[in-house]
Amino acid sequence: MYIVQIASECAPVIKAGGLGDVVYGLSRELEAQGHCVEVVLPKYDCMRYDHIWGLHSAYDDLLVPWFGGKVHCSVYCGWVHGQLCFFIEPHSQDRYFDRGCYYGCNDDNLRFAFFSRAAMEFLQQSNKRPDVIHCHDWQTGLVPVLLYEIYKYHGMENQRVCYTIHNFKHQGTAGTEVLTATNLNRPEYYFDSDKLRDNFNPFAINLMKGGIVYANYVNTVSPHHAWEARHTDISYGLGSTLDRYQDKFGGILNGLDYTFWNPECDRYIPQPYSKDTFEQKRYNTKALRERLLLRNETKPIVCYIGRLDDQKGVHLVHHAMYYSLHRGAQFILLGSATEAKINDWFHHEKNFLNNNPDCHIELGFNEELSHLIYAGSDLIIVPSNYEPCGLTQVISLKYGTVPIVRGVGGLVNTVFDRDYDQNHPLETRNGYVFYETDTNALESALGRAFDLWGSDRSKFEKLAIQGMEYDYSWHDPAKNYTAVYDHIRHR
Ligand SMILES: Nc1ncnc2c1ncn2[C@@H]1O[C@H](COP(=O)(O)OP(=O)(O)O[C@H]2O[C@H](CO)[C@@H](O)[C@H](O)[C@H]2O)[C@@H](O)[C@H]1O
Repeated sequence: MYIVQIASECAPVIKAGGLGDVVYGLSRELEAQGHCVEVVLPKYDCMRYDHIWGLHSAYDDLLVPWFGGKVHCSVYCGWVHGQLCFFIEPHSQDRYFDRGCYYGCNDDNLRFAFFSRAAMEFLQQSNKRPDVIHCHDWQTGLVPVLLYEIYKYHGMENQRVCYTIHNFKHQGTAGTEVLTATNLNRPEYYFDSDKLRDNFNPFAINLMKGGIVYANYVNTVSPHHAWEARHTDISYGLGSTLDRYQDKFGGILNGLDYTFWNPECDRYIPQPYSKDTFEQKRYNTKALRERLLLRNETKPIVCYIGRLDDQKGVHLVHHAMYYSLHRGAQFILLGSATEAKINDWFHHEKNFLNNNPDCHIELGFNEELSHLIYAGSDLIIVPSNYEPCGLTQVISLKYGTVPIVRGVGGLVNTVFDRDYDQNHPLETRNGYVFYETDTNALESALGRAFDLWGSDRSKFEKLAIQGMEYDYSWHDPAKNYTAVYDHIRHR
């Protein structure tokens, strides 16, 4: 099969979070299973050019219809760790992708509406006719709309779209200017509640809703979150739309790229190890302590890696830090906040705990350091308010770092409580789970982990090794996606 992914991220060249990991990992596995995959991305000024091989101009005359005129674009192509990617660079005064950031601009709606239109125009003009176009999140929600309202009539009548939602919170609500800009026009048509009209605001269109209505198949990134999206308020107003399209909606659990996330061959950690050489992990713990100037004592290291925002349960992250120190453990936090209030809060904590030899707070995005933290820590906390899938717990399992998670979304599908899980025998349980959002709930789960660590180290290590035995690679999820692609191709 020939698959084109259209996305706003692809790790490691463009990565703001888990979306980038998924686009890269899924593409590589689909290729390994014999399919042809290409990825179309914006050419941001701030992406990691050092991760692209052989970047060269591939198509120089792309004219993209925009606000009644045309924007001239160049398309570059290169290999990101073996994956063929195309990067679209517009030449216009708007400088949509020369902003020194991926997201967070006032005109993000227009930036990614432009990207969606440019990506479709690129496929059409360069005669690319994939069997399936796979697009992701609100940024590319317009892709199936453009396909079925415009490009279908210009030689793309056989293409089909799979649309994956990684986070329902950000939906891309916009005014009529997006319709005018993309030449979809006809607000009276698109502002219908069966089309793009936002379910809350009748004066706005919703790009994610457009993706759901027009795509041939829609999924979120775990079975449990697919259930939550339809039956709780976690889909931020899109529940009724998902209900309406329930026949084409499902949940496919993310995989993890084990060529990149693997303690046996991780280039960013000083000492490789596997479940059979688990004792070698402690050399990475030592290196981690040295790098972050933590005192070298026999204490468990608890870590948190991820965005610092409401989704991730920041108040519990904060509490876990002090509770761990109180219980005689060490704590490492690697995270970044986009919200000023949360950013200030953690900067304050960083200053306050600066001289504490048992705690390190690293604010910012640091891919290399994250690998060493996964490898060197004993425990990781993931106390999310909601979590469509979650990759940090899956990465930590592979690195023999025991996860303590809140039982929501994909965390439910991947972590099984050592003491209470009823569906898995003791020898296949892999972490600790709590359900409520209060600090007592977190303490009860983290406390049980500390108790086991303190009372019986060999049982604790056995639990960590049981986690390493899980296979959360892309092998099975990619098969699930190809089954979906096959299904929509033959409709
Ligand atoms: N400061 C930092 N420095 C270095 N690395 C950092 C970092 N902060 C985060 N990361 C890395 O970014 C990734 C984050 O993965 P998550 O699953 O938490 O994704 P996120 O919530 O962004 O994405 C959404 O999409 C993904 C993919 O579908 C879903 O798993 C998830 O539930 C959903 O919210 C991990 O690889 C992590 O190591």
